[in-house]
Amino acid sequence: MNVFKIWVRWRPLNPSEAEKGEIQREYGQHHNNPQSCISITSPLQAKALSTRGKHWKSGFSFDGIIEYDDNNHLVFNRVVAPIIPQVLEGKSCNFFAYGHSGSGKSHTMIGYDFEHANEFGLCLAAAQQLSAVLKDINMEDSNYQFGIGLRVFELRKNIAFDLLNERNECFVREGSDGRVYIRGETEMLENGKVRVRPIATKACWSFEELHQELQKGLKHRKTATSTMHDQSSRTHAVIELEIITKDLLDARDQVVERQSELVPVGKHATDVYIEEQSRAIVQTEEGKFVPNPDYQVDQARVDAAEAKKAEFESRVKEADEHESGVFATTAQTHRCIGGKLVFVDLAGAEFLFSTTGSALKQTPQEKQEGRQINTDLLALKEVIRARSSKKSRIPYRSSPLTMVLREHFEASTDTHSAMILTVSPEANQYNATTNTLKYGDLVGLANGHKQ
Ligand SMILES: Nc1ncnc2c1ncn2[C@@H]1O[C@H](COP(=O)(O)OP(=O)(O)OP(=O)(O)O)[C@@H](O)[C@H]1O
Repeated sequence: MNVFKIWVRWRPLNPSEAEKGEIQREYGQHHNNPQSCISITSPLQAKALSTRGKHWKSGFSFDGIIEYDDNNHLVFNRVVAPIIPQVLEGKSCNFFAYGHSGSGKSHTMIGYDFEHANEFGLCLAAAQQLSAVLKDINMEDSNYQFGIGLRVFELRKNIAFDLLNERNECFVREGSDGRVYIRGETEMLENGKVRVRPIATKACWSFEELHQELQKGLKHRKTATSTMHDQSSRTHAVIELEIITKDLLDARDQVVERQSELVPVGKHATDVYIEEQSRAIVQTEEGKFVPNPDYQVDQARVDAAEAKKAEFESRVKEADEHESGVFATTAQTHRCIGGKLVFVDLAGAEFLFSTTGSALKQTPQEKQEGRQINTDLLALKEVIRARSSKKSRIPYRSSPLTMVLREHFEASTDTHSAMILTVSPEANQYNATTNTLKYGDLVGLANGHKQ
């Protein structure tokens, strides 16, 4: 039972926008249908000719509407708090903020006020609530120490910038096991080991620690401006909170360590095999490859290298099994282990639709990034729609964003997730606001909501 809820959040007009007029909006409900429809009309005094007197009406797609004077605490209580019990059962829940640049995505998801709990972004408010519950569990059972594993990264194309590790570049890749990994550059270590670190997880054992780590990480968000808007709207920011224990993190580190040891041994085995095979073949004057009469493959050497590789592979397997064992043992008494909340502050939706219909002034690099963002946002819509309509094939591989989110989507098949559409009531933003609502309307209608 996956229910993907669609919320609309209006942001307040700022003083300089007030004179431009406000989009008029009405909400409707259908008997027997908990969802609302929205109709919006641009006022006649709107300055932009292209928006004057326009009107648009949605289907019954929206699960809730959050008004411009509602604070972040209210959003948390309505959208995230009802889902926390599922996370404490070890489930995964995902939240997305979708909207144009400046419409309030970061205000909602991450927040700008780290002092006043009423204005904490959703991720911080959720961390606060989870931390309070975990503190109680830790006091009741001293055999375990539960905390929150925090991961924060920005995704641009297939590169994830690790905000908890100095904006280190990590790459999104699909492994031979079909799983998607986000890993940093290959590091050559002194003893011939090769390490490929996964994206950093900061273990936070108290809310105060998490609060500090998140703030430190967010300082690494790019803030330089482009010709169009802040860089922040050109990347997807992903914040993951996972319920962990120290034993679980140690077990995961062991897996990375064992994998690092396997890399040079595996490479050596491949090198030995290629060397032996190439010595055993010679090229004739006519250019044909034939067996070398003067060389016999040293099969014992090949077998020894393969045996060593198999030994190191089995060490990786053991470490993997140990990790699964730690998880399973903990879950027997505390089902919360592995519970996850994922918050995604999506890149600005203006890349998907031009707000005025006119060509945007962009550098070639921005155009290329814009195309990638379009691909990501369309792919996300298709993934949510395919899941809602229970399609057998979900197009996760259509974009790096959906590849990264795949594990979270797959872990949340029986939980609630939500998208918050952030919209501006400013008359001149009418086209942008309509486009955001249209996107949400399509997702909501695919959820089985009525037209
Ligand atoms: N609901 C709200 N209440 C009060 N202020 C808001 C609200 N929504 C947005 N704002 C303010 O509007 C400004 C723009 O919001 P924000 O940075 O969250 O937009 P954004 O959609 O994340 O933009 P970008 O995609 O460019 O990063 C900020 O100063 C923010 O504090």
